[in-house]
Amino acid sequence: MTAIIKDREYLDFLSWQKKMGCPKTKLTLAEFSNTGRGMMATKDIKAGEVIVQVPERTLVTMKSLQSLYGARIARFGNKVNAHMIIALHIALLVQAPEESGWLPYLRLLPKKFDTMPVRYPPELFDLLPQNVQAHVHKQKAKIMSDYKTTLEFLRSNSDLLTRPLQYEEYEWAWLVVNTRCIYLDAKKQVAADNIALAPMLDFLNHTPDAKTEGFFCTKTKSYKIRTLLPYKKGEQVFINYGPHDNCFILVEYGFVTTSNPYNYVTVDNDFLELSIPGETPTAKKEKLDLLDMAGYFGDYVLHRNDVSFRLMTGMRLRLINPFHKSSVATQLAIAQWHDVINGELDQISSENERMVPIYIEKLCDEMLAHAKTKLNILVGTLDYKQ
Ligand SMILES: C[S@@+](CC[C@H](N)C(=O)[O-])C[C@H]1O[C@@H](n2cnc3c(N)ncnc32)[C@H](O)[C@@H]1O
Repeated sequence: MTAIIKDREYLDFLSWQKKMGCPKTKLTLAEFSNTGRGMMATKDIKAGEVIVQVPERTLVTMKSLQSLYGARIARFGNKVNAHMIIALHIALLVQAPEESGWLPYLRLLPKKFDTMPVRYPPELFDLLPQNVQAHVHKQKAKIMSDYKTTLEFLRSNSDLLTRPLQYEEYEWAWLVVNTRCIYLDAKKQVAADNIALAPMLDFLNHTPDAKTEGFFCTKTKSYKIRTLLPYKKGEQVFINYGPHDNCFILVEYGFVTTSNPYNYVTVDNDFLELSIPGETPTAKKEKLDLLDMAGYFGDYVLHRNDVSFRLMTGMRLRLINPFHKSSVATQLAIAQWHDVINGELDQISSENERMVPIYIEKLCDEMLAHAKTKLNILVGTLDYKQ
């Protein structure tokens, strides 16, 4: 079920947009059962049509904020980047929204970011895969470090503040930028001066299937998005945030998509914990050292239809059993393992090659069992909370 959103706040936003020179679109805000709030086509849209046009004056970029902060940033020694300045700007607008001139837009921003793992309570965070936890730790450290630099910036610019800037306020604004900014030049996926908050465009949700083109039109002085796919009236219109796997999308945007061709699963910990009959702890350690020395330790992934060469390489070595480094048979097998890596041999032995998919399947079974246990804990926690 899709529910069109036509409340006072959205109507005010549309009037604000009209005043700012945004042309009418074939899109309207709606609540979708599968993705939450997004944009719905109000009429059929043809492939090649421009779906959104955001005038330069409503783009929030380093350039648009230059007159407000440029001299202050230079005095501060250019230690702040575009993400930090746009986040600070949004946080400052929210401190005095009535006077900001941006109230209709600010009122439509998410009130909270509970689906972002950085905001998860510990019991939920603990259930995330380890590589995701590591990514979240990095993000948390980045927000904290940006907050500290911003406070330092504000110490010599306290006239900007209505009241002291709390961490929670800054984190919210930082996440607004992280989840809603676009790259003006999609080929240059680095923040620098390239990121922008683009009201209206930022109501579009992501699907990996969407095909769009974004470009700045010098004639109309606006940023435009053209769809290369057609949409029928009533359908949700999407853009594509980039070729990201689900772990990345979860940490950076707070959701996952079920059919994501870019998805892959990192199995490093499961590979390390995999028990192989007959493999002694010493043999295992020597194999891991060998993998490290050959540059093949970690970063083992499973793609939808493919096992990474690194994982195959790790598994081939783990499956050399028995493994006594001083024995001639083991030394020969290690030499053959190197030859397989270099492409000089197809396999160490037919038996070793036969066992590789069997143990990869075992690894998958163990991961699945592990995931089911975590899911049961999660369901149990939810039942307990209800
Ligand atoms: C640029 S905003 C898109 C508009 C947003 N849904 C809103 O209501 O303002 C990006 C955020 O939308 C949500 N989102 C985007 N694509 C999604 C999808 N396919 N499924 C679920 N949520 C999605 C995520 O919360 C993400 O952080």
